[in-house]
This record gives sequence, structure tokens and C-alpha cells, in this order.
Amino acid sequence: MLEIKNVWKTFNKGTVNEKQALCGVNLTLNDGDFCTVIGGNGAGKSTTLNAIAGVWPVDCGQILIDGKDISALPEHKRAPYLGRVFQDPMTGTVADMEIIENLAIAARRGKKRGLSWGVKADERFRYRQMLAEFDLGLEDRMSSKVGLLSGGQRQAITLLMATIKKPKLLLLDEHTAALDPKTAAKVLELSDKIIAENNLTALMVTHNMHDAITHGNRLIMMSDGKIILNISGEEKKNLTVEHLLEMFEKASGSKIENDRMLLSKDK
Ligand SMILES: Nc1ncnc2c1ncn2[C@@H]1O[C@H](COP(=O)(O)OP(=O)(O)OP(=O)(O)O)[C@@H](O)[C@H]1O
Repeated sequence: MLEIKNVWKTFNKGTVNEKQALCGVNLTLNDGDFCTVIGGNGAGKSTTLNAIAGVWPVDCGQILIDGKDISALPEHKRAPYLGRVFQDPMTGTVADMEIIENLAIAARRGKKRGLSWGVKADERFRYRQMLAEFDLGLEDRMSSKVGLLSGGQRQAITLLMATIKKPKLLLLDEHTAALDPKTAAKVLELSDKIIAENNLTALMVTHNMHDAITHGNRLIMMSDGKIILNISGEEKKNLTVEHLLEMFEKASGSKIENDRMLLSKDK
């Protein structure tokens, strides 16, 4: 489904700030794989997601979705394949618009404005049902402006917007990191549910080792722009934080230096 083949990315080439952020990344995800991505500070996790989304061109290598090479496509032409949720709850939604308007915009992504732009009763009913499943009371607030919602509620709406058109690939970039632990757990539960119910393929960057272990069927660990661990199947199911730390130290030859990751290891 997703194939990343020998992708390299250098920032600020030829300057004192030159940084080789991706060094020959290779990754294949099958349909329905839910892969968590963990690693130290500056390991290349967000850069990998940006490379897939086409935020900038990569130096070399290929990115394929369902066998189609999207490496040369600009960001807006990759958007139909992708759904993305960022860390900041403010980024995915339009604060001044109602919940229902935000959802309607997401559902019409890629379509030309026309007579069908108004929200019909059956569409309203569908959104109401989707929101009711979240169990956050949002189904009774469909006409509320999104700016009035809490960070967790807003992130739940962003998640729904990112998946409403069933993207080929869902990119979650530390999407619960700005939330309090209880809300983060709720948004993760919603993410699991949406991914499973729609059989989505997903990549989720997290600094929380416990979350990386307990969610998804795959786990990759990055260090210095490379994937140093790629775990799946029974090995993923039986993984513990201690084991993961040991494997990281063995594979990278160093101790983990990401404070946030270490802080989250006992949760
Ligand atoms: N647009 C950019 N311009 C210059 N350097 C960048 C850019 N984006 C990322 N980098 C650098 O590339 C390296 C990898 O960054 P990236 O954001 O992918 O790390 P990360 O694994 O997501 O880390 P963190 O957990 O700290 O967010 C870092 O050294 C970062 O400073």
C-alpha cells in the first residue's frame, strides 16, 4: 500500500546548517497496517511524514501509494490520498466556522463549489451519528463554532475531518501530545476505532513509548534519519517498554536522549 524506497532528505544543503534528516529510509506498509513511529529528538519522524505528504521534494528515492509513484507530485496533488492530523489542535479546523461546516468542507475536499454545497438533511444526520459515536456530546453542538471547543474536542473533529473521505493513508503526527493524559487517551481510542472501522492504513508518530506499544500492529523506531527497528506481528504484541529501550540501545549504539519519550515510558 505504502512503499518508501531509499528516501534521502538534506536541509540547507551546502550551508553551515546542512542537516541530513533522512538517510535512505525504506518502509513498506500493507493495507490496514497501523504503524507507530518512535525515536529520539530530531530522529526524522516528522520529516518522514512530511516527505510522504510532499511538503518539499526529497533528494532521491521513491514514495508509492498503491503502486503509484507520488514522489514527483506537489503537496496538493497528494492530498486526495492522505489524511493528516498535527499536534496543534488549532491547525486542522476553522475556528470561526461551525462543527457541521467544518465537516462539510472536509467531505467536499477536491470537489468544485456548486449546487450541492449546502448541507442536506441526510448529510446532517450522518454527521450527527458519527459525532454521537465519539461520546463527547458534540452531536448536540453541531452549530457551535469550533473555536469554542476544548483542545480534545477539536482534535476529535480534526480526526473525523481527516478520515471522512477514507484516505489511503492516515498520518498522525503526535496528534495527542498537546492534550492532557485523559483527553489524549480518549482521542487515541477514537483513532483506533476510526482506523479499525474504516480499515485505514496509518502512520502515527508518538513520543509516548507506552502508546507506541499498545496501539497499532507495527512499530518502527528511527534514529539519525534511519529506521533502526521495524517490529510487527507477535513480536509487536509482546513488546514491553524495557525491551524496546534495550533494543534501541543495541540498534543505535546509544542511550535514548528524548526526554519526553523517557518521561512517557511508565504510562
Ligand atoms: N524544514 C526544515 N529545515 C531545516 N531543518 C529541518 C527542517 N525540518 C526538520 N529539520 C531537521 O531535521 C531533523 C529531523 O527533524 P524531525 O522534525 O523529523 O525530527 P523528529 O524525529 O520529528 O523529532 P522530534 O521528536 O524532536 O519532533 C532535525 O535535525 C530537524 O532540526
